[in-house]
Amino acid sequence: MPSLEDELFPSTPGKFKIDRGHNINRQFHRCFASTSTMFIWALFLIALTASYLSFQSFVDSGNRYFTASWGGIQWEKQIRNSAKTNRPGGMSVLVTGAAGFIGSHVSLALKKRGDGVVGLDNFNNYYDPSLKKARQSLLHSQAILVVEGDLNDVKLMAKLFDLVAFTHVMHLAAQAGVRYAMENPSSYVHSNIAGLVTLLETCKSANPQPAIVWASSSSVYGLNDKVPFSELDRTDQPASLYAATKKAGEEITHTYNHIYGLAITGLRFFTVYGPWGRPDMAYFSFTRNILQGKTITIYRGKNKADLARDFTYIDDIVKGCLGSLDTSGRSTGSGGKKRGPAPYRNFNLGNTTPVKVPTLVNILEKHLRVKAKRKIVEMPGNGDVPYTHANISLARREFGYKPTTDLQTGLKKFVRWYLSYYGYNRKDVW
Ligand SMILES: O=C(O)[C@H]1O[C@H](OP(=O)(O)OP(=O)(O)OC[C@H]2O[C@@H](n3ccc(=O)[nH]c3=O)[C@H](O)[C@@H]2O)[C@H](O)[C@@H](O)[C@@H]1O
Repeated sequence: MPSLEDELFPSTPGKFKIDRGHNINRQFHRCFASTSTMFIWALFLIALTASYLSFQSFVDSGNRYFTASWGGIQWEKQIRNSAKTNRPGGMSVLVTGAAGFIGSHVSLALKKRGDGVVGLDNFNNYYDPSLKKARQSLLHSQAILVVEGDLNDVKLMAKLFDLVAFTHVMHLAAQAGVRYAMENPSSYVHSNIAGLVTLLETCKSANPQPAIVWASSSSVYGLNDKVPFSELDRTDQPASLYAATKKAGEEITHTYNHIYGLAITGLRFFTVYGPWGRPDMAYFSFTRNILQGKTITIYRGKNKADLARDFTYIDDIVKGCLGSLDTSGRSTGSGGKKRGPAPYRNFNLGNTTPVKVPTLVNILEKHLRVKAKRKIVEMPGNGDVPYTHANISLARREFGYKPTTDLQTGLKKFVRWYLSYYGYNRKDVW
């Protein structure tokens, strides 16, 4: 059996190896034979140590520079200003994923009604970060600061809560996308599990504790085929790792509610679409490809059944988010200790009118006035579910949630935004 040394320094066995040892021994004796050589060696070692130490301090100052990108007196002042409320009884909300699709819309709506908002976003490159930067600029123009940082940065999270006594956290940062989970599973664990726990740890220790409203997903219903989906239906058969991390999030938040008295509301969003949307989603990528004359791939389910989604317009979702924040109730703990039971809720936020994917394409064709090149393929086994449909009676009862935008109207607004954002002249299209 080879020794550890052999494994670490594999070499031809036998003669050559022994020779190497002899040579080293001989050189060693020759080198240290005289005092003057020893003196030179000592000088050499001192020089080596000194250069190592200066290299270390260079690395350290590099690290300081990295973390300092979110620190400083000026930065702290900006955070406090951004969090200031502008109405009696206003909230101070930390919005995670604020440069994202739903996060940017919710941040603007909160600010508009006089709440204080501090955004957090890691600006990852899951999709074009320039779109996230453009949303950040939009928020900035409304005096909302979006801090560039990751949920998993414990020090940053603690610092934000040191600076501001947030009354609420609107947690929308996540690794989204159902099918991408097969390509990059660890990104889902990083954001949707580890990041969520870091956030909850920070919130549980905060004094006062904020109430938390966060983005779960309609995908938690997985293989459930009882429609419309009600919050009472089973959610223990996820069809994708994405769905599994969202379901895990519901269980994890429950434990923090139970142990630490955090008020928690989970929102099961149903395929949200609209202006400033996510380029990875079907309505967005279909629009891009149709305009570029490229073929779009439309998935089809078993027995050639069309897939359908309860597509929900962003403005309706924003109303649902604000309604949830307004009715969230209070966390009861402080400094990590629970003082009494706190609310724990989960709501469907859908549109209640499922639309088949080919119908979505028909509507886009009409608004874009361009015929799509369609390729119909069997739905690959990549985490998709055939059908979603929300029962929203719980959200209606709790905070009057009532979606008002149908897919025709919502896609018209999306297309108008898309054309202007990407600089299409209407004449180029029509
Ligand atoms: O409701 C939700 O909870 C989820 O909604 C969307 O997921 P999904 O419904 O799969 O949305 P899209 O990726 O836009 O797909 C919509 C439909 O188009 C289909 N599709 C997608 C892509 C494609 O190239 N072709 C195609 O036919 C999908 O199979 C699906 O039926 C979001 O991407 C998730 O982040 C979110 O959590």
